[in-house]
Amino acid sequence: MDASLAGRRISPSHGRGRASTLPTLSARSRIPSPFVGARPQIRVCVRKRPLSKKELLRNEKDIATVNGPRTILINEPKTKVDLTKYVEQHAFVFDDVFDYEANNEEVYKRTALPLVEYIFRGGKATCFAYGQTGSGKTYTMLDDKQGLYVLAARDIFNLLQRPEFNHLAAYIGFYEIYQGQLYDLLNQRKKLFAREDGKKNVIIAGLQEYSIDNVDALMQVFDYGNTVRSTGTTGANADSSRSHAILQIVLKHKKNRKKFHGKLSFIDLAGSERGADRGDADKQTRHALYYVEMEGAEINKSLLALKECIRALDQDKRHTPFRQSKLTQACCNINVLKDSFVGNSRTCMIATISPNISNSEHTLNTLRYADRVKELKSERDRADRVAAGLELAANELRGLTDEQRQQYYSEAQAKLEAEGDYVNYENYGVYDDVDEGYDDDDQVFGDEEVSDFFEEEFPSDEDHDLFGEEMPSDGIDDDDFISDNPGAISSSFENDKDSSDMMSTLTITESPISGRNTSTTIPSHIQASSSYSSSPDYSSSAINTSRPSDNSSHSITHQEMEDFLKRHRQTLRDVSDTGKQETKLLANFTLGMNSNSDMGGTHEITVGAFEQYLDELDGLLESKERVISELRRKITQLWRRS
Ligand SMILES: Nc1ncnc2c1ncn2[C@@H]1O[C@H](COP(=O)(O)OP(=O)(O)OP(=O)(O)O)[C@@H](O)[C@H]1O
Repeated sequence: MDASLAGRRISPSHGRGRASTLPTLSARSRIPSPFVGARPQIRVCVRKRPLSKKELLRNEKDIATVNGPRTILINEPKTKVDLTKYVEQHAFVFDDVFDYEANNEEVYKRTALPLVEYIFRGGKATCFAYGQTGSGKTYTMLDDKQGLYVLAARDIFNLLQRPEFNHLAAYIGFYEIYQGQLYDLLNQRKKLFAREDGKKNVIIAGLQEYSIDNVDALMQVFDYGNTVRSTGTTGANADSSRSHAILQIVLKHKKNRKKFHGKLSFIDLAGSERGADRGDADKQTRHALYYVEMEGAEINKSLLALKECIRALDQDKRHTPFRQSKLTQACCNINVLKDSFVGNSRTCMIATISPNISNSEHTLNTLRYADRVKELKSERDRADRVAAGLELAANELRGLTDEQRQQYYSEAQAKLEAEGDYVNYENYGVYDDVDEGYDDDDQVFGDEEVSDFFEEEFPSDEDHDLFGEEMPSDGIDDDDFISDNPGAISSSFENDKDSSDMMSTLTITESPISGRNTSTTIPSHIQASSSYSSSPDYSSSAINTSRPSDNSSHSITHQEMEDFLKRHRQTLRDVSDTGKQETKLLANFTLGMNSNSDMGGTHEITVGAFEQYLDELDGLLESKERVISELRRKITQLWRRS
């Protein structure tokens, strides 16, 4: 990108408003697959998060300006040798740039949605987030309410209900790569190994996969996995991911589970800067430092290898360097993600950035990394530069008089000519219209064979109803969860797998009213030992919840059951949130205590901190007790009603 184009007056950007610009899926010629054109295999997007409360309190400046749908400018504060301060502006162009106001739904439409379409056509796809700790990777990918995986799963489950996909089922696996080893997050962190099958598909041997057909069940499984994921506290993020987590949704034939149809993997990478800047919390003990250093080195190695893989993929190299690290070469020289990076696979990278001034260095590193991943052949590179020039110019030209425009145009041309990179803006019609970043020749899936279902059955995007009439208005609202239909919950037990871990499983059957069909099999160990159900024993509570001998529960209305289930879900969330805070509190105090003793601090300091810890813990336990008591009170009321 020609930085010279960037140093001009910049119009503020107010979100993207992309939803209404997406063409309808109903017409084959306009399906909005961004994975089109000359280089459809990989897309690199950037997402800027808002300033956090802490950053705002510190009066930190936002140094990242989104300038149009594809360009981001970073205003890096610098100091000259004579101590004068100045700002150096860096401009980057990507396939998509999302401003802080863009919500996950908008990001989803431009990143993961095309991948969902692609896997139903039999492809393999990967969506991953890369960025500094605290920049929003987990929020984007794996947030338990609106992460891209939830939005993708919502659409996948809806598509699976269509007659043309009735023969397929979705299987979920969730594992992490931690210090070079694979661990199954849905099976007590069992160590896993990767191998290749006869058809060169990568198999994660021993990975527990669960047949799931609705978002509620997926979130339950995911929450369980997340509780066992390796996280820690860094200076930048109190709930930082120490591992790369991979959630995969595999489409297989119902009648023959060995028959693979498509696969979508979501990767939440560990913070990209780990090893270089670990923040204060990590520095508190020598042990922790050593540990983090080792960990950081491993993470950086695997990120580097991942980048090389993507670049190789993008440059159509025959040989993709899969053998560099555990991320791309999990156990015994076989690549975990290989099948997402070869052949006709699709990959979308979302580089997440923090906009505050104190993170400018990390932000620039992330963007440079993303830029390198995106390194394209010269023609495309030039096209990007032209597009960037057009965007910047169009933004600048808005509101100018004709005379001022002409002046700007001449200056820009002179500058480009001087740099040997002449671009004739007039030929690109920059004055007429601002391109939203879509190629004119955006064709549905290029000239590939397209299944009929994508041709006509998708309603207009304006309705936010991409997948047809049965699509709930918001697939993750409480009201859409199947367990809101208590009349439909049965507790029949079945064996989904021959593993001993799966001896007892609970089947939740959908109510016909919900429009969802079939059944979902969630292993009982996940249900029983999830964070939700592992709350402390409150049996000493004054509330008596023992059930009266009378068993006339039929007098409880359907509405009451629904209300109770909603309340139960809310309680689970509250208890889970409190549990996370407890974990942080405990970790912080432990680290502080060790650090104090390492640094020769007095016992009084430790006691003071301990008292504060007790105080905070007491508050957390009290709030946990309160929400549980409320739920138990409700149970008692229901018993009395019956
Ligand atoms: N786009 C966004 N909008 C609002 N809040 C956000 C956004 N992105 C991130 N956040 C908030 O910023 C904080 C850090 O985000 P997150 O945990 O996703 O970072 P991360 O990149 O996954 O960090 P790590 O690598 O340490 O796990 C969280 O509190 C999250 O809710």
